[in-house]
Amino acid sequence: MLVRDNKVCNVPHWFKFVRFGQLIIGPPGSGKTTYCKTISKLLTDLGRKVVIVNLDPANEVVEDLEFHIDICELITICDVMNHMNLGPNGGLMYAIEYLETHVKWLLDKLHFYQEKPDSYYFLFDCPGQVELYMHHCSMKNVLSILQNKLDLRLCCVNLIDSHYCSDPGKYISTLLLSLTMMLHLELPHINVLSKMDLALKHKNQLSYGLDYYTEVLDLQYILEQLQEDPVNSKFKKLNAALISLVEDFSLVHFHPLNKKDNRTIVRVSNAIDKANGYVYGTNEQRNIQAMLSCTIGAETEQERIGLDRDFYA
Ligand SMILES: Nc1nc2c(ncn2[C@@H]2O[C@H](COP(=O)(O)OP(=O)(O)OP(=O)(O)O)[C@@H](O)[C@H]2O)c(=O)[nH]1
Repeated sequence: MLVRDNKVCNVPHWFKFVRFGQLIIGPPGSGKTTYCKTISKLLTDLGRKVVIVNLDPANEVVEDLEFHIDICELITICDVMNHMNLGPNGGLMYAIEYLETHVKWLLDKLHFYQEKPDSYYFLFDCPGQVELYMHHCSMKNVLSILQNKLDLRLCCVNLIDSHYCSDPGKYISTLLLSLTMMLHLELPHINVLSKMDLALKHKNQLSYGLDYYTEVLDLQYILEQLQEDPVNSKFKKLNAALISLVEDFSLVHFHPLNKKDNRTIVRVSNAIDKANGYVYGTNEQRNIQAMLSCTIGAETEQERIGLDRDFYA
C-alpha cells in the first residue's frame, strides 16, 4: 500500500531541513563512478534533485555524468604530482589533506544548494585509495565537518568487486577491509558486491553459492579452504584469529549489485534509504512496509534478498 508519509506518521518539523546523501567508496575499479551514474539516474527518475560531488582529484571527465561540485576546481592530482614531486598514491593523500585544510571551499559550494528551497540529495564520488577510509583521518574529518555544519545525513556505500569471492584469501581481506572502514568512518554503512553479472558468468570459479558470500555465512569453510593452500596452511592460527574477528563483530554482509539489473540497484537504494533515515522523510511517496521494516525488522527473506534469489545464489 502506498501512502503519503505525513498521513501515516507525524514527521517532526525540523526533518525538512535535514539533507541526505551517499558517500561512495571502494577500492580502485570497483565500480564507484558507474554506480554513481546508475543511482543518480534512478534517484532522478524518483523525483529527487541529485547533486553529484566529485571528491576524487584523479577522476577524469566521465561520459553521461556531470559533476555539480568538482574537487578538481580546487586541486588536481597532476598539479600535486608535478609541484610536490609525489607519486599517484602520495599525491592523492596530499590532495585530501589539502581539502581538509580548505574545507570552507567545499562548505561554500554545498551551501549554495542548502540555501535553495528545494531539498537536494548528495552523492559523493570518492577516491579509491583505501587508506583514506582505514586509518588516515583527513576524509573522516571532512565528513564530520559536513555532517555537523550542514546537518547532512550520509550513508557510506562501500563497493567491493565480486571477483574477490573467487579466492578465499582475497575474500577474507575484503571482509577485514570492509569491517575496518565501518569502524573507522562511523557512518551508517552498506557494503555492496559489485559486478555480480561477472560473478554469475564465472560461477564455476566459486566454491559456494553467491549467498554464502553476500550473507557472510560460516567462515570456517573459508578457513578450511585456506588450509588447502600450502603457503596459507602455515598461518592457520593467524587466519583463524582474523576470521573470528570478523565473526565476533558480525557487522559485515553485502548487497549484490549488477549495473544491468535494475532490481539490484533498487534494493541497494532501499537499503541506503533505511540506513541514513531518508525513508522517514516527507519528500516522496513511500511504502509503509519499508518504513515498518526499519523499526521492527518486518521484512521477509524474500523481500530482503529479492525475487531472483536463486539467480544470485
Ligand atoms: N560487467 C560489469 N562491469 C561493471 C559493473 N560496474 C562497473 N563495471 C565496469 O568496471 C569498470 C570500472 O568501473 P568504474 O566505475 O570506473 O570504477 P571506479 O571504482 O570508479 O574506478 P576508479 O575511479 O579508477 O577508482 C568499468 O569498465 C565499468 O564499466 C557491473 O555491474 N558489471
